[in-house]
Amino acid sequence: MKISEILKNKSTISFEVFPPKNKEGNISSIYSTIEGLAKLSPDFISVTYGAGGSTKGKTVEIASVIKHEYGIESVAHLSCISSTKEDIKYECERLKEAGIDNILALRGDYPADATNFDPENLEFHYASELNEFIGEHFKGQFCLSGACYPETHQEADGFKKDLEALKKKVDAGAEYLVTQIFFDNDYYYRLVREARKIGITVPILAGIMPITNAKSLIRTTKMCGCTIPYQLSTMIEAHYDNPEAMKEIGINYAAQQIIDLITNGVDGIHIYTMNRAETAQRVFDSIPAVLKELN
Ligand SMILES: NC(=O)C1=CN([C@@H]2O[C@H](COP(=O)(O)OP(=O)(O)OC[C@H]3O[C@@H](n4cnc5c(N)ncnc54)[C@H](O)[C@@H]3O)[C@@H](O)[C@H]2O)C=CC1
Ligand SMILES: Nc1nc(=O)c2c([nH]1)NC[C@@H]1CN(c3ccc(C(=O)N[C@@H](CCC(=O)O)C(=O)O)cc3)CN21
Repeated sequence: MKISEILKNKSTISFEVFPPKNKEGNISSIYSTIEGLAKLSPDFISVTYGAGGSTKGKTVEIASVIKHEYGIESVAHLSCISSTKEDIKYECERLKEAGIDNILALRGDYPADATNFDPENLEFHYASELNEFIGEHFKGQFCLSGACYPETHQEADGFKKDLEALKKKVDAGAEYLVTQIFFDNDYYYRLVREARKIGITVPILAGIMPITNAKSLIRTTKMCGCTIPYQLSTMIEAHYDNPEAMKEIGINYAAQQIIDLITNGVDGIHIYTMNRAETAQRVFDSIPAVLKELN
């Protein structure tokens, strides 16, 4: 089922997982993650794209397991920055064969290992081009979605330019959007407000990451280009050496963000789980009645 159909009737709760990273390309650890997440009855689970290395190709397999073995709708991420048009055609054919209806169409990060990467000769430059290409070659077969940036994408020339690029992405076929990680809900409200003003009408799901340790938080915020509010940073500094306290802070902070977002009529909550089902479970256990009000 297309996520756009689900979003016509309700606000969604969804999770994101990634293909487990190991040299053997063994995905068995994902089963316990999915089992834990399934208990929380999400509307869908998305699976990130392994552009290279041992996780390449695992996205389709995991999205297929989520859909066919667990009966939960799934979304496959697809990034295009290192791909040729033939690669994308092949990936889409595989997704179709596996019965996957939903694609999060991304440009993707520049590869860390640039050996086979020639920035002068790319077949895709932006996610909007990927949407156009899939729309042209697989017309109506997938529900496409895209990423958006409450704090502005790092490479963009300001918030306004980034928003104009977002409009292009939606006009090229993205039927809903998922935000980059943010820790200050005001950035999300600004994005929604300004997007609506320029005619972006599609649902905008809020991407929330419950932090679990300080070191990975710092790496992740660098990668994602999001800021850490003063109040959160003081809590992290004070409890840096206490892993259990860090987890409690992360879980409570995410729960507070979600309560505020639901209070203000959010279109959906998308949790970046980092494959930690227990963390998502703890967030949900702390606000069951509020979560029921999302609809
Ligand atoms: N859930 C996920 O996996 C998420 C991944 N990301 C990552 O964020 C990065 C960017 O990906 P996308 O958002 O898909 O890229 P994008 O192609 O939409 O945007 C990339 C940059 O190009 C600009 N831009 C976009 N379209 C343009 C156009 N038509 N003309 C001129 N400028 C344009 C944007 O302002 C932005 O600075 C990737 O690294 C992606 O993997 C971001 C959020 C969520
Ligand atoms: N630029 C960008 N690229 C992405 O791949 C991406 C985003 N942004 N934003 C949304 C999600 C979040 N993603 C992430 C976030 C963190 C890590 C990561 O590996 N972080 C830590 C460890 C996290 C942990 O296990 O707690 C690290 O060590 O860097 C990976 C993908 C993938 N997505």
